Amino acid sequence: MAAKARAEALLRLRKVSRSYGKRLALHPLDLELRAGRCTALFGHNGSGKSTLLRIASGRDVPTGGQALFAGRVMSEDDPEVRARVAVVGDTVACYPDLTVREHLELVTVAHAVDDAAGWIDQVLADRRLSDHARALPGALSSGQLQSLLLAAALVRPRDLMVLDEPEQRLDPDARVRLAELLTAEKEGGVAVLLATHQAELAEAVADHMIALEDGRVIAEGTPAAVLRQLGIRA
Ligand SMILES: Nc1ncnc2c1ncn2[C@@H]1O[C@H](COP(=O)(O)OP(=O)(O)OP(=O)(O)O)[C@@H](O)[C@H]1O
Repeated sequence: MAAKARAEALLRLRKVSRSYGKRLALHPLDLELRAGRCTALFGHNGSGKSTLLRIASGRDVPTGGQALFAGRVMSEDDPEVRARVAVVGDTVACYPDLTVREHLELVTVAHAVDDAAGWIDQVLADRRLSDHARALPGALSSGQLQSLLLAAALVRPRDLMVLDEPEQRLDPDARVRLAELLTAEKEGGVAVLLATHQAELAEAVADHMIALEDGRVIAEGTPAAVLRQLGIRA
């Protein structure tokens, strides 16, 4: 990747805010995210993490400020946004009559991935899903479903990965592999934005951390500095 492309912010949120009716769920906030960098959002339930992630992935429009992706106003209607932004949501949405492998095939067809079969095999193996490739979603554990969500983001092209509490439902071993995966994504030049409740995950992968409370930024900086400020680390 050209040095210039790395230097420019892929995602730029300028004074972005979100109200629901009269209630301001997200106060004006600035955020820039570059290729190969990770920002982690941290905060209690209802602090505004998912609201911010929806805006940062183009799935919602801010009621104030502007969200730009590659210099353009972000919208999920923009084919470039859909082609370059992979989202791992916090709810599991599956087709009950498609197998694990068929879900991944569907994603690769939608994103016109060439020679997808080998790549799907690799992602299934990495996410410990090979033995469940022919299983229907109803036969998977909650952790395996979460792994399928991750796998669906990994079989498609992406420059920005947005993840909402991806550690949910994963066992400790899978959480370690999640941290390794996100580190590898960064090394591959992907910009990563994640909401997490797990301080260890943020420490392992994030370059920058934003702590939210009631929709406001209460701390921002390196994970070490933010976690110290929050009293979570000495
Ligand atoms: N569609 C909506 N309509 C009204 N209020 C909403 C809506 N979506 C979110 N909110 C409110 O916005 C605030 C922030 O919610 P958000 O889902 O962003 O929190 P969160 O930090 O992701 O929480 P969690 O850790 O529980 O996922 C909450 O008070 C929530 O009730």
